[in-house]
Order: sequence, then C-alpha cells, then structure tokens
Amino acid sequence: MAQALSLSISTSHSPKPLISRRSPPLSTAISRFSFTKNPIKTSLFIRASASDPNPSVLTSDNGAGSSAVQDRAPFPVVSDSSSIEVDAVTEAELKENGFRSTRRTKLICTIGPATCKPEQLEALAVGGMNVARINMCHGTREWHREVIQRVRRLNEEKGYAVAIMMDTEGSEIHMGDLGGASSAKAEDGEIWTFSVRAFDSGLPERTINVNYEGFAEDVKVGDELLVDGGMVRFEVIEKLGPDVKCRCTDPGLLLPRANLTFWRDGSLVRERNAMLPTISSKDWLDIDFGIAEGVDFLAISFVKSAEVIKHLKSYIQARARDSDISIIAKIESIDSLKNLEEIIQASDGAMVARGDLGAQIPLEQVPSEQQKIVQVCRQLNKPVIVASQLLESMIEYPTPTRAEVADVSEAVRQRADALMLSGESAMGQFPEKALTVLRSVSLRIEKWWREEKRHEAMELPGIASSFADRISEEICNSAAKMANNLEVDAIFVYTKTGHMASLLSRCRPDCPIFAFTTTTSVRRRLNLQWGLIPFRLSFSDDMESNLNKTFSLLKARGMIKSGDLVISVSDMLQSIQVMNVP
Ligand SMILES: Nc1ncnc2c1ncn2[C@@H]1O[C@H](COP(=O)(O)OP(=O)(O)O)[C@@H](O)[C@H]1O
Ligand SMILES: C=C(OP(=O)(O)O)C(=O)O
Ligand SMILES: [K+]
Ligand SMILES: [Mg+2]
Repeated sequence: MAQALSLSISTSHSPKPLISRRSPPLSTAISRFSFTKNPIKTSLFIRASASDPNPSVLTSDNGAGSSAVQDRAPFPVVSDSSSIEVDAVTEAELKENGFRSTRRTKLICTIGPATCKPEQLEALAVGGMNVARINMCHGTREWHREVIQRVRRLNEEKGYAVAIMMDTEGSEIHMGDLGGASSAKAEDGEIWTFSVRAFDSGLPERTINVNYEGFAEDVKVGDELLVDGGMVRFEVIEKLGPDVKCRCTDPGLLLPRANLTFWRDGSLVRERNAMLPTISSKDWLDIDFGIAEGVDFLAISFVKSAEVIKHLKSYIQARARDSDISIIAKIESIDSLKNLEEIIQASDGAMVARGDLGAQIPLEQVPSEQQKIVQVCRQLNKPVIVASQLLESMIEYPTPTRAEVADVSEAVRQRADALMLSGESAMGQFPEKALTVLRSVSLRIEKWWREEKRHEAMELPGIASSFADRISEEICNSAAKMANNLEVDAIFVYTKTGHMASLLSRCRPDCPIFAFTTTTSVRRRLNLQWGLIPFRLSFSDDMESNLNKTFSLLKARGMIKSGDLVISVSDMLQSIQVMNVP
C-alpha cells in the first residue's frame, strides 16, 4: 500500500530564550535529535498520508530551514480570556497549588434526597464532583429532571463543568419499596412473605413485594434468599400461590428496592435472570428521557453481552444522530464477567459495580475481579469507574473506617479513572465529608505513587484499527514517556473528538493533561478520564496560533506562567512539540 510517513524535526526561535529550570533532561533530549546551540523550541512532526509519493523524508534544521511553525509571528497578545472555558474548581486549584498537585482521579457522586438541593449540589461541585449520577432505580423522572436542570444551571451560572450520568434500573430481581418506609428490620426467626401480588391498600405487615412475576414459580422450598448479597438472609419454607413464606436466618435491615438473589445447593440460581432483558421496557423509557435531557453518560445495569450495548448504540444513533452520549457498561453479574472483553470493547467505559457483583460471586473474589476489570479497561482504552461501598460507614458516621480508606487507596493505586459514591452521597448524613475523603485520599496516594516513581509496567497493547490511528497512538505513548523523562509541567492536547486526550490519559503520565476541545459535550465527557483537565477552546488547524492563543489566555487567567515546560500534541497536525511557556 502506498502509505507514506514523512517525518521532520525542526526548531524555531520564539521571542524568549529558553532558560529551562530543567536544562539537563531537555538538553539530553535535544542532543539525541542532534540539535546544536541554543535551541528554543523543539517540534517533531509526523505526517501520514495515503498518497504521499515521497516517503520517509527526514529533515532536521536548526531554525534555518522552512517549517510550518517557525515563520509565524511569535506569540501575538490575545487577551480575550472569555474564549477559553475551564471549570471554576480546577482553575482555583491550579492557581493555588500549581500543575503537579491537581487531582488525577475523577469523582462521581450519586444524587439523592441528601444532595438534590441547589446549595447541596453546589457544595459537591466545589468539593470536586466531576460527574453527578442519577439512579433511575429510585425517584421519578420529574425528580431526576429537576436535578439535571439544577446541575446545568450551576454549570452555566457558576462555571462548573459537572457531567451527568444516568444509571438504568435494569431488570434483575429486587424488592419493591417498603410502602413508604425508609427501611424495615427483619429479626432472626421471623416469618416474612415475599409476594408478586399487587396490594391495593398498603402492604400487610412483614410483607415484601418482589418485582419479578416469575418469582413464586421459580423458587423452591429450601432455597436461600439473599437480600443485597447477604445483608439479610431468609430460607424459603412454603409456597402459597403468589406468596412465598420465608424464615429469616440472618437478621438485618431491609432497604427499599434491595437486590434479591436465590441460592440452591450452594449455587446462585440465575437461569431466570439470564432470561430477563438487560434493558427493560421501563429502562427504554428512561433512556429516551436521558437522550432528551442530553445526559453525558448512560450507565447500563446488568449488562450480559456486547450485543445489548451495540443494540443500544444503534438505537441512540437512529434517534439522535448527532448525539455523543457515552455508554458505560456496569459489570455486576456473572455473565458480564464471562463476556468482559467484548462488552468493554463495545462500550465507551465500564463500571466495577461491586454492590451487585458481590451478590453474584463470592465476596473474596471481588477484589481480583476489580483489578482485572480496571486492567482490561486500561488496555482497551476505556475509562473505568470503581463503585459501591467505598465509604459505606460514612452514610452514618463523619469519618471513614481505616479499611475504607485502604479500599479507596487501592482503587487509586490501580489508577482507575474514577471513584463513585452511592448511598454516601445519595442519602447519607455526610455527603460533603465523604467527597472530601475521596479527594484527599486520591491526592495523597497519587502524590506518593509519583514520588516513589512506582510506575507499574503495564503492557499497553496496540489498539488502533487504522494506520492513522496507530500514528496517534504512537505519538501519545511517546509524548507521555517524554513528559515523564523531561519532567514537564503539563501535556497540552488539541483534540476535536477527545480521542488523543484519552490515549494520553491511558498512559497515566506524571503530569496533568490539558485537553483543549471545541465542543462543550466532548469537554464534559472528558471529565470522567484520569488526569485530564478539559478546556473548551475554539482552535484552528494552525498549531502555532493555537499555542499562542492558549498561552496568552491561560497566562491572562494566571493558570500558567512563563517558563513552565509543556509538551503539546494535536490530532490535526500529528506532532509533538516541547517548549517553555514564553
Ligand atoms: N433519587 C433517589 N431518590 C431517593 N433515594 C435515592 C435516590 N437515589 C439513591 N437513593 C438512595 O440511596 C441509596 C444508595 O443509592 P444507590 O447505590 O445508587 O442505589 P441502590 O442501593 O439501589 O443500588 C439507595 O438505596 C436509596 O435509598
Ligand atoms: C453501582 C451499582 O449499581 P446500583 O447502585 O445501581 O445497584 C452496584 O451494584 O454496585
Ligand atoms: K441502577
Ligand atoms: Mg447494581
């Protein structure tokens, strides 16, 4: 094939001589490219074209030859600071602590009764919430719409960039709500009725509705019934038409809509679950609602196969052609573990939904599955969220347990893209404190890991499907490596679709990645990915003018300063540039 790669390396003089704070590594890099005295700016251009008749042109000129970069007027002063958008929290953090200390791990909060008021949502935004999650298991669509609108209003009026994730209910078996009660206590030896009947005039005492019509037919006397993966246990003692009488064998608190599994001879009975649709008729209505409201992410519960994700994606394509909603597959069933790679490949990201996962596999197996899911996502370049019970005790108490802090640390150390709060923020007593714990533990562990230089040598296989994509991938891998070796302050990436930004994030470099993108929706979507600081900026195909514009806008806002060392890459002109901010 006539694929050609032309590679040119050039330097050009910017108005301010480079006096690097880190001259040794920089000069090393330069000598490797055989530059001579006083190089100012280093660019490595890699251009690919399918029809280039003149392949493999390698030129290295020290400022004398022609290059697209060098003959432009250097750094014109543009001071329209309104034309770059970054969220107010990141801006404050950058100004206060500098590049290095920005948080890399992203934080998601489930919004519920404890956090739905505008001032509560704002407190979470200020506390570092990158994504607000609404769980369609609970509340009405009107309630959720109100939350979405409040988040949008905050973003617009106060300059936050909180993205919205809508999580489907899914159709696994669960209890109904408890006739309005927030919980009910089941005591040892008590007899409770689990019923598929509709009760018109309130639930009788010690009665639980079950959402799945086949329940009474499917269970057998002697089966063990587990609520929320074993928080409360029952034994089936009698079947009476639509009612199933059970004796409580492990007492505990029953919560509305808690998950139910039944076990026979020590194994999970899941034949029926496997037949239930992943996306129920109610879920489809919720998905329509999510599309209409323009949510950024759809998290799909109990995904069993890649097919359902593909089906959903084509549905969204047909309904909303220009929609760029990301689909997050929740890994929370045995089937999802079986088909892990295909599911993740078909999705735009995944969630380790440890709540339900821990009800389907032995608890002691959850940590290794978590590690595996995080690793597969990283390899396939899909963002991954670690969710459920990270700070469970903070639903009731203002400080976490040591074990919970260790769990959060482990997820950060695995370099998951994001951590998620559920009950802690939805209905707990200390939502803001819980978020503060996630934030401070993330910062501390990230810093420790960087200082220790504990880069795990994760094998990152090639994932590109075209030659052009391979070039992007190689550029990002190299840029990330250079950034670490040269100890640069930040990587800048100019990306229209966000793809180059995610390829850089995948490398988990030491420095933050400033991702400049032209649309608000891409910018919000990048909020989920490790180490990315998304900016909205209109830019052109001319990298030199993009850089000049960015430097002056960011300098005007006090977010960078002269002398900061940055590496810049872009998906328009495939290039790597190393430079000091003039
Ligand atoms: N929109 C809501 N309205 C009322 N309660 C909610 C809402 N969202 C979440 N909650 C409460 O927060 C708890 C934890 O949330 P989450 O983990 O998302 O749900 P679940 O426990 O069903 O998996 C829920 O059990 C529920 O009590
Ligand atoms: C995140 C989870 O899903 P949900 O809270 O919707 O049950 C989970 O099961 O861990
Ligand atoms: K859900
Ligand atoms: Mg779940």
